[in-house]
Amino acid sequence: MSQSVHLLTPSNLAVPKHNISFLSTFNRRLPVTTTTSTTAVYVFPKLSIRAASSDREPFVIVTDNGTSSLGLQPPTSQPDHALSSSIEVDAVTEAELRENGFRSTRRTKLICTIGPATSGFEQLESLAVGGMNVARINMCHGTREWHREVIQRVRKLNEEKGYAVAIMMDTEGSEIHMGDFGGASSAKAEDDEIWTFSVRAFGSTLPERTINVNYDGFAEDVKVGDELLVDGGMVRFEVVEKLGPDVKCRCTDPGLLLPRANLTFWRDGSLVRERNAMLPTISSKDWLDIDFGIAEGVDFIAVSFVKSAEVINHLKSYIAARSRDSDIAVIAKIESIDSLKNLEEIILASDGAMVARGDLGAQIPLEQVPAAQHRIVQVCRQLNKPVIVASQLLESMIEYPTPTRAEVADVSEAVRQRADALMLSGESAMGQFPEKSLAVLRSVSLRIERWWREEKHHEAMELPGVGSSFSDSISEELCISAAKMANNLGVDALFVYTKTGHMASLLSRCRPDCPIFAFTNTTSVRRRLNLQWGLIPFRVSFSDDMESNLNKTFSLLKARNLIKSGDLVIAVSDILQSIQVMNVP
Ligand SMILES: Nc1ncnc2c1ncn2[C@@H]1O[C@H](COP(=O)(O)OP(=O)(O)OP(=O)(O)O)[C@@H](O)[C@H]1O
Ligand SMILES: CC(=O)C(=O)O
Ligand SMILES: [K+]
Ligand SMILES: [Mg+2]
Repeated sequence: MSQSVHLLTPSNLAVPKHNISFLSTFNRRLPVTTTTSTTAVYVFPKLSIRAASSDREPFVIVTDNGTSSLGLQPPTSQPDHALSSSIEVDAVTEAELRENGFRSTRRTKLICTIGPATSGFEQLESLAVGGMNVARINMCHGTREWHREVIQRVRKLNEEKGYAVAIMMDTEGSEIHMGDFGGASSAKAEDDEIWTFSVRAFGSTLPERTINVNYDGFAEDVKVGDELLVDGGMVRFEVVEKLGPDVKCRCTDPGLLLPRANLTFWRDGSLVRERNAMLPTISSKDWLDIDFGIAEGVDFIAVSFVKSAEVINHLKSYIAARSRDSDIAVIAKIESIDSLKNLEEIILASDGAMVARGDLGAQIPLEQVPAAQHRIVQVCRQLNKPVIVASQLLESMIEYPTPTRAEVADVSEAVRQRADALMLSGESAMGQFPEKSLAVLRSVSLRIERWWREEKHHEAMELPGVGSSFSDSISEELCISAAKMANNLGVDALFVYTKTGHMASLLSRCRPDCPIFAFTNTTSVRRRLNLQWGLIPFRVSFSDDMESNLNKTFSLLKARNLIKSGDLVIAVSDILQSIQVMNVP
């Protein structure tokens, strides 16, 4: 359906150069049908805007002072009285912007698992300064009290020092795993040693070379000759004898045993899933942890061993009913065969996904993990959900201060795939070089992102429509056009004004060359945007009047030396569905 659109040209049609490409983002210049002294009427062939919103006038305005906009005029424009005069941005990003300018800010987000090596206030601060966007607490380990203290320290850092570190709580799940070692932080299994895996309840002291298993059916389900894999094969055993609740195993691949490491058993080359396949994704202990997470106001809950979309939907409605403003995002951890089978429906139901390569590599052959990673990253991108690549990115840095070349190549590949975020596990939780590990992720990300831009590897990826309403589809088209324009015009930054964060995620999905300044009016949305590629989240209050929002933002950012006169900016918003191109006055 064609649509008449007014192109207002106050003096004449001498349109600045960037507006030509603005028009061509819709593949053609719009043909003039009639003109008056101040108004040209164009036929707009692609979007039937009027059909979407009968009470709003569609318009394209091109003025000769260098600004242009496309969109729907708001029914009424509201006065500016509600605006407060402050703007909040994470102190580390602010320093980075000032020092390096827009272009060289990091686009890939970084997550650190917090453990004994990093739970202190000063250690947490070092990670924040080093670029940690999200702190992850893993409910497999430690007590709720311990995790509460970590959360409180992070919140305190945010409040007192101006960081915006978000918190992700990762559930334990009810897969089979080993117990603790009664105080010891690890144990070494050597070749040919016989170890006992037992479902017996021991007191606080375990007999030598004995490991507790959390799953009661373990001793019944395994058979002599089965292969037992710790952490997906980091250490291997062969089952040699069953004695009631005790299973004797011979170590065939030596290595370090870590508390609560995951256990899988294999028979004739395939993973055995006996009754343990019926274990619930969210155990009763997990529900208590989730209540704790809701009470503590975590920003993300990552669900381990998701098998289907159902559990995600269930958790989301639970959160919606319990949490005050129900703004906890649910991340599906893809780490099982079932989660790969039901990948699309799981990701569609979730607010994001994690490629949890540790356990995934224990369930599918290792050589299949890279292809699975590639597919998960791609599906997330297509469905507009943030994706995290996790586990063993810099595993050797648990012990050594420099990564292997292979690890650097692995990190580079995840950045090149344009994943939203990279995650440290043991490297930051219990390793000897948490800050150095983070610094490696940071410098490799920056370098690969720059290489990508310099080589002009513009996106070839097809981005299918994800909107569920016509208005959503307009937002999507606007973001795709704005990102394309930003690349073609080489603008300094994209600005997006978004209440829910949705419009910012649509822009991030396009992976534009320039950074995206995302302005939102709530602190929790701002923290959540921390997980998404290329977004620099700001909290600022804004009104329905885009003109005044822009002026306000420009002056606040200029006052803090974050932008300067002449910078070229493209702004989009979900308040007034529009694209505006302008130089900072
Ligand atoms: N809160 C904690 N307290 C003690 N040790 C921890 C804690 N968090 C993590 N760790 C240590 O760091 C290691 C790596 O952490 P990570 O979060 O990857 O756990 P994981 O056991 O591999 O489980 P998952 O599959 O959930 O990631 C753990 O094996 C454990 O030794
Ligand atoms: C992160 C995680 O749970 C895994 O890799 O298994
Ligand atoms: K976990
Ligand atoms: Mg796991």
